[in-house]
Parts: sequence; C-alpha cells; structure tokens
Amino acid sequence: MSEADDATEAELAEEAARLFSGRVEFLLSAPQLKFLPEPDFPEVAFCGRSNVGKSSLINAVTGRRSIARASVTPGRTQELNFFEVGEPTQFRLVDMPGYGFAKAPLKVVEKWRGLVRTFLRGRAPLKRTLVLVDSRHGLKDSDREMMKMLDEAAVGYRVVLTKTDKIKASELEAVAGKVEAEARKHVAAYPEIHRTSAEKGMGISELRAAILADVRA
Ligand SMILES: Nc1nc2c(ncn2[C@@H]2O[C@H](COP(=O)(O)OP(=O)(O)OP(=O)(O)O)[C@@H](O)[C@H]2O)c(=O)[nH]1
Ligand SMILES: [Mg+2]
Repeated sequence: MSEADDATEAELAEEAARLFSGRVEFLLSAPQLKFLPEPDFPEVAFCGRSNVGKSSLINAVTGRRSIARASVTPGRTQELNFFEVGEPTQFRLVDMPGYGFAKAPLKVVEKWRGLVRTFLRGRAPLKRTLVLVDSRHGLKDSDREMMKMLDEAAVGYRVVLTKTDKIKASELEAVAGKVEAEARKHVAAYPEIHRTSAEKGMGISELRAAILADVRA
C-alpha cells in the first residue's frame, strides 16, 4: 500500500469516528415493505442468524448503548429498523430480523424471510450488506444460503465475525481462516472478513471506516 493510500485510510477512519460520535437517530421500524422509508440515502444492512449480534453491533458501531434493541432471546428484532447517521443525514444503517431461528412459528419465520430477502434483493439505495457470523460457530448452512442469494442478486457483502471475545485467539484464527477461504468462493463477498466484538470494541473502528467507504463508493 502506498503512503497516499495510508493517508486516505487514516482520514477515512477519523471521519468515520467523527460521524458516528455525532448525530445517530432511530428513524423508523418497518414490519412490512410498504412501511419502508423513501430511498433517499445510501444504506448498509446488518443481517445474520438470530442472536448472532446484529443489534449489538449496531450499538457498538454507533457508540450507543441501546439504540438498537438487543436481547438474549433469539428473534428479538422482528422488523427492519432504520437508523440515520450524520447531520445532515449521510446514510442509514438497517437492523434486520435474524434467520435460522427454529423456535418461532413457521408463519412468522416465513414472514421475516420474505421481508429480508425482498429487501436485500430489490432495495435500490442498499450499498452493502454485512453478513454477521458467530465466531464460535463459523458458517452454517443458513449463512451459506443467504450468501448464495446475495451472490445471485449481485448484492455486495462483507462477512463479519461477531463475539470474538468469547473464544481464544488461536480458535479465532482457525475459524477466521476457514470462513475467509469459503467467502472467497462467493462472487459478491468481500475477500477479507472482519473480526469484531461488540462487547470489547474489537474491530469496531475498522468496521466504521469500511461502512463509510461503502456508502461513498
Ligand atoms: N460476549 C458477547 N456477547 C455479545 C456480543 N454481541 C452480542 N452479544 C450477546 O448476544 C445476544 C444476542 O445479541 P443481539 O444483538 O440481540 O443479536 P441479534 O442478532 O440482533 O438477534 P435477533 O434480533 O434476535 O436476530 C445478546 O445477549 C448480546 O448481549 C459480543 O460481541 N460479545
Ligand atoms: Mg436484533
């Protein structure tokens, strides 16, 4: 990487930190597609299995304790929740319902699934999707299915490992290696994965900078 690239990266990280410590506001919660906000600003969606840590990661990235509602109970987030960043607004983050949650009634699961898939496939201002994966478990078939759907829809995504504070560094590297190797086989996946802990703040400033780069791309 050249010195010029380094300078741009540092500037981006600094700007991202400044933006996220400024105005971040909950906009609305859409239980159905007809309640989506106007497609006025670039968006980045957080998706992944139930309980993987989507809402917690939004809280960590925005530096807010509970702007997005997190819970030990899988299936906490049941709508598409939109958050605005910047004054004036520069972009939006979208907290999505989780997939792969077997305990919810089938009808409910189908409803979330339809909402998530239709949104990810057809949302014009969607600049990037983050596919969150629990670092303790690695990729599950439901993640592979989601990644395949995003490949087919040509929606670019980053794979983000969550809860890295819960495992040893050596285990993390083993899982990260496997997940990265698999991600590289997916056409719409970013070749490098992210390692994060919403609890300890690991990887959060890098993810903020990546989000800013994505919404500006
Ligand atoms: N140790 C640790 N726990 C975490 C981390 N991120 C999330 N959790 C915990 O994992 C549980 C689920 O977190 P959520 O953020 O609600 O997960 P979600 O993906 O939004 O879940 P749904 O909305 O149900 O799909 C909560 O008990 C969090 O406190 C992390 O980085 N480290
Ligand atoms: Mg949630």
